[in-house]
Amino acid sequence: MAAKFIDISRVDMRFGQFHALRDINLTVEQGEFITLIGHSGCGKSTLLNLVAGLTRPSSGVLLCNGREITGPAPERAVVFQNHSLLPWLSCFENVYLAVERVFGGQERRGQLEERTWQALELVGLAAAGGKRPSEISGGMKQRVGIARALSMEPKVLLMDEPFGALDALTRAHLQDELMRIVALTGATVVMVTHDVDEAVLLSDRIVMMSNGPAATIGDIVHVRLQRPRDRLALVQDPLYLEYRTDVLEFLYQRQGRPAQHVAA
Ligand SMILES: Nc1ncnc2c1ncn2[C@@H]1O[C@H](COP(=O)(O)OP(=O)(O)OP(=O)(O)O)[C@@H](O)[C@H]1O
Repeated sequence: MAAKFIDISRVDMRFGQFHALRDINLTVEQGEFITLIGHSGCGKSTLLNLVAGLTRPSSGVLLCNGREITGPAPERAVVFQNHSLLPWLSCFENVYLAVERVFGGQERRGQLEERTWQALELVGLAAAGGKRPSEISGGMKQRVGIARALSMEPKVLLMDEPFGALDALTRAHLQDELMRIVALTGATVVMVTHDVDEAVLLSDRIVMMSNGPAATIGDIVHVRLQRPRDRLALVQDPLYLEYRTDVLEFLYQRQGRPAQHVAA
């Protein structure tokens, strides 16, 4: 049986009087790709931030690889929607900074640089290493953010709407690239998305959250589509359409709310 990498047990999250998350129970296996989907404000980012260790739960326990999550760590690298690159550094330097923080204690500069180039190569950006963030496109910035996260050799990649700010074509391209990288590295991924097609295309399981306050996991869809997945072939696949319908029904019938923030 695959190892449990993340184990979330009876987690509740309150912000003062506001009860954001209630009784969250979820395990993620090694190499699994999980997406969190739900209406705006239901607590997807809150849950991801708990796994990242950026916040602590009001009650309940989160484990990563058998150890309690008590703060951020390179084993759980985060990619945010707005890349968060340092504008005064080159793409190379932005990635190098993370590599140095994680491996600087035990490796020499040459090895650290090698790791940095490898991460940039993985996302197809080795040629842009010398450029500043202001000199590259939004999609490229997101790829640098992904390279930076992967360069830390995380056990889990946590992504909060990483492609949310990109146009549809760039988004599709990066989804394909992410699938390739995940296949290559065997990474475990937890990703927040509003996009139903993105969720079905990428996921092994789609975790669907109920509306807040006191949101919880409403249902989980197991996506049993073969990998590698091809977006063009999938739109004709009845199973793909079935999964898509399952998620849409959950969002609009069982958790009915106007279609303001979920892209279908
Ligand atoms: N630090 C905080 N203090 C108080 N309330 C908070 C805090 N962080 C989140 N919340 C509240 O918790 C709820 C869940 O927020 P969260 O950002 O996790 O939702 P989300 O599902 O990620 O939303 P979106 O899809 O719009 O990004 C919201 O009602 C939000 O206002």
